[in-house]
This record gives sequence, structure tokens and C-alpha cells, in this order.
Amino acid sequence: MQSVFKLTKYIKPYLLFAIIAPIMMVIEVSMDLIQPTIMQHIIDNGIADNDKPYVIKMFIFMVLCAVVGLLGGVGCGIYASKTAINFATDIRQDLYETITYFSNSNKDRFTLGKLITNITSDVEMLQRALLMLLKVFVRGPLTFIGAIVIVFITARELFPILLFVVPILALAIFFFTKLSGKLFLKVQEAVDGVNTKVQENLAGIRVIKAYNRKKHQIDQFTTVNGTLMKRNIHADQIIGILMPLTAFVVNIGIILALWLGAIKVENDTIEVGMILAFINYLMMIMGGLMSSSNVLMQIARAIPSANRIVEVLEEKPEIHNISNPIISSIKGEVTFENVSFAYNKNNEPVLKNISFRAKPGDTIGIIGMTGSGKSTIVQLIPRLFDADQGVVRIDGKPIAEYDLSTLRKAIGFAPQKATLFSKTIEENVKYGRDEATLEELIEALESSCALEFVEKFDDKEQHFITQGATNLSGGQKQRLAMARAFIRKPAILILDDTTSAVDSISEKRIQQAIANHFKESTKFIVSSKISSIRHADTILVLDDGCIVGKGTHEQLIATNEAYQEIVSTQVVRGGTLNE
Ligand SMILES: Nc1ncnc2c1ncn2[C@@H]1O[C@H](COP(=O)(O)OP(=O)(O)OP(=O)(O)O)[C@@H](O)[C@H]1O
Repeated sequence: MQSVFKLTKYIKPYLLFAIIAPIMMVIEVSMDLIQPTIMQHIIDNGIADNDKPYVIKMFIFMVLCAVVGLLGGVGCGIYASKTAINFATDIRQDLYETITYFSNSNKDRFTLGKLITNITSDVEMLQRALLMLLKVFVRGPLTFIGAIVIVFITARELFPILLFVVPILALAIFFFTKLSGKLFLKVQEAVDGVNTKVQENLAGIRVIKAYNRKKHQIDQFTTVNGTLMKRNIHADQIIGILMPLTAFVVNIGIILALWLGAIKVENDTIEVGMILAFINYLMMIMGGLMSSSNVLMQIARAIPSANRIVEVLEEKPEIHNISNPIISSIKGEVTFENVSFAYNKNNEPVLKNISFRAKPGDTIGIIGMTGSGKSTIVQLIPRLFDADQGVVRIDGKPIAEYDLSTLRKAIGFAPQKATLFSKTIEENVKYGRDEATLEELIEALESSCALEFVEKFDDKEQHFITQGATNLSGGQKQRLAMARAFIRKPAILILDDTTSAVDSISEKRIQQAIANHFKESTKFIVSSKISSIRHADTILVLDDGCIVGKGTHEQLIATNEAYQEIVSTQVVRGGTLNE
């Protein structure tokens, strides 16, 4: 429930709408409540006394009340929708922004499916709850209390029936409302499961096809979908008992009213119109309670959603700015001093005591076996993760002292997995620097050897990249990802295994372009191929998170066993040193 209160701040900007809506509803309900009493007067005074002018007068009054009620209802609907839709839109926006600022470790705590459910159906659930709250919540209790009060004033002879009916109805509604919160939390968790499966299957569609695992994936989806179905049916069936149960109790109330009413009419204690009005008010009481319970149930369903939303909104990005961070420009000297790092703090570190220094303009090659920690080293430079021990310095200052956006602006990072967006080639490359000119775009494409294939498209750099860049080859994706890093003209350029799918001739041309255009940048080239790093000023040889060799190609080939082994395996396997 605390989460719900935390989210009320999103209503504040629309508070006026949120106040007008229930006021309009009060008008509608008041008009509804008057109707049975007018009817009672028409029957008992007008029709019984054959007083036609009185009947017509009361009839006009009844129509007027209905029109005013209608206006109130329409107005309430308009303002309630405005409040609920704006409220939900703002929460959705904040969720998206929060997730965008998540550090990698924050992301690891939530599944993608859960985050998608959060932004879509959890927010939708809150929107519906608020809409119902504003539209119906005032109506429910007001109708309920109003009808009881009017019965007490105008039909006191039949009032004892309410003492029997109302507590049973209230108890049933309380019980079912409580239960529905628990049931719908389970439903929402099952929705997470479905979203996660869909997202995973769509992202891995090619692997699924290549391994002929379509049936396996469909079976897995059937399982999560089945769980969702079962939980939905279970929740709906249980909640579905409430309506017939209340109708049953009300029907008993009506029978009692007719029985007691008949005795009292016979005794001349009451008139027939009072019985009809009482039955009407009894229906209103049931309607009021039912609509209150619907709102309460919607709120009960929304509470788990609110908890899940607040959990994401309150997740603090683990990597953030210190107060008064450094915003001065970066030259590009990078120093690692005894850096150790573990993804899982309970496990052995994946980087152990790493130390090296790169001067501005240097090229640092990082080579080693799969899983030796190469990508992890370079990910510490833009602070995708923070070191657990030791310090990473840039221009002599600890990296954590830099303003994050100043730091990241100085870095051109092409990650191992070339991620492109469903936009044009131009938009994807300029993602590196929005204000880049067409000449700079062409230059970046040329340096990464992407221009040659881009020019073959009819629409050249306006060619649209599909979601997941499925309309490009692996090498083409890598070249565009490099172009995106190049266009930044960064002080620090990081290429994490970005030429693994690039042919050796193109790779040589890319190396040449980097040497020509990025003389002043500090360059980090991660690769498992000797050919990619052999011209580096310093090569770091990594083994199981430790630096086991440091030097130029010539120094290492002469003295370092691990490096010699890598070289020999690449030559023996038919690899090339690409002189
Ligand atoms: N996000 C992560 N969470 C947990 N462990 C991780 C994560 N990323 C990498 N690791 C682990 O850290 C170790 C080093 O991984 P890293 O990606 O740095 O190796 P690498 O040398 O770049 O490997 P490759 O040549 O295959 O790209 C591996 O054991 C890997 O399983």
C-alpha cells in the first residue's frame, strides 16, 4: 500500500481534474438517488389520489434530474480519463527513463520480461484502477450510504431488512477483495513469464531455426501460457462467485421486503409505493457495494503492480556522479592500478590485480583466451562497471571523479556485440555524434570499411536497418558499430573484438585508417587474433583475469610463453600474422 502512496505524486499535476471528476459524480449520484423517492411520490400521492397535474409536475422534475445526472456522469468520465491517462503516461515515461539510466548490475537484477510487463501492463493496471477510483468510487459509497439514509428517513418500517442484508454483503465483498489482490499478483507474475519467453524466442529466432528447436520453444511457450491461463481462470472463477452471491443475498432481501411490506400494507402502516421505492434502494445498495468492491478489487490488483513499479523506480543506478564531478575535457591517459573486479561479489574475481598505463595516442592491444577478462577490462573505462579494488585513472584522476557524461563523451566504444537500432544507417552512425556532418559520416563509414557496402544500397546511408539488424551480415554490423565509435572522434577509442567477422584485407584497411585518423586518441583493441593487435604500442596478454605478458609484439614473441603459444596456434591453424 505504501507504494500506492508513493505514486500519488504523479496525480498532483492533474489534481484539479482529479477533484472535478468526483464532484461531477456526486451530482450524478444525487440525481439517481432522488429518482425512487420521486417515483414513490408519483405512486402514493399522484396516482393514488388521481392528481394528474401533480404527476406531470413530478414527471418533468424526474426528467430534469435525469438530464443533470447525465451531464454529471459525462463530465466525470471526461475528467477521470484525463487524470488517469496523464498519470499513467508520466509513470511510463519515468520508468523508461529510470531503466535507461540503469547500470549493468541494476539490469541484471530484473528480467527483460519483467521490465516490459512493468512499462506495459503494470502501468495499464494502475491507469484502470485510478480511472475506476475517480469514476466509480465516489458513486459506490455515495449510492450505498445515500440509499441507506433515505430508506431510514422515508421507509423506516422496512429498514430492519437492511440490518440483515448489508452486513452479509459487506463481509463477502471484504473477503473477496482481499483474496483478489493475492490472486492477481500471481497472474501478473505469469504475465512476466510469458513476456520473457516471447522476448527470448524472438531475439533468438535464428538459433531456434538453425537448431530446429521450434517445437521445443513452442512447448516452453505453451507451458508459460498455460500457467497464465490457469492463474487467470482461477482468479476469475473465484472473483466470479461474488456477483451471484450478492445477487442471492439481495433477492432474499427483496423477498423479505415483499413479505414484510405485504403485512404492513395490510395493516395500513405503509403504502405500496414505499415497497417499490425500498426495492429500488435495495438494488442501489447492492449496486453501490458492487461498484465499490469492483474498485477495491481493481485497487487490490493494482497494488502488486504499484509495488513492482516502485521497485524499479526506486532502483538507484549503481554507477552515478559524485557531487561536483570533473567536467574538464579528457586528454586520454588511462592508468589501471592494481584493479580487481568480480561480477558476482561472492565469486572469484574475473580481473585480478591489473596494472598498466596508456599515454594519449597509444594503442593498447588486449589478447587472451576466451573468458580471460579482455572485455571486462575495457568495460571499466566508460564505467559500465566499477572496479572492486584498485583504481582506474584518466589523466591522473580517479575515473569516479569524472562527470559520467563528460567521461562517456570522451569515449568511442564499439562493444563485442554490434548492437544497432531500427533506424537508418545514417541515424545509427550519427548516434555516436548527432551533430556530425555528412562529410564526417562518410569519413567514419570509409574508415570502418562500411562505405563500400553502404554505397551499394539504392538509398545508401538512408537504408533502413531492421530490428536486430537482421538485414545486415555480421561483418557489416561490426563495421557500422565501428563507424559509430569513429564519428565521435573520441579521446579514447575502444574496439572490443570488432573485426572478428571482418575479412583480413578490410581489417588491414581499418587498422590503417585508425592509425591515420586517430593519432591522438588512446586506442584499446581487444581481439583474440594476433593480426588485430600486433602493431599495438603495448600488448597485454591476459590469462584467467591476470596480465601474464606486457610489451610489444617483438618483445613478447621473444620472451613471453603465453604469447608465443597464441602466435604458434594461430600460425599452425592456418591463421595469418598479416605483416
Ligand atoms: N555480465 C556478466 N555477469 C557475470 N559474469 C560475467 C559477465 N560478463 C562476463 N562474465 C564472466 O567474466 C569472465 C570474463 O569475461 P570477459 O567477457 O571479460 O572475457 P573475454 O576475455 O572478453 O572473453 P571473449 O574472448 O570470449 O569475449 C568470464 O568468465 C565471464 O563468464
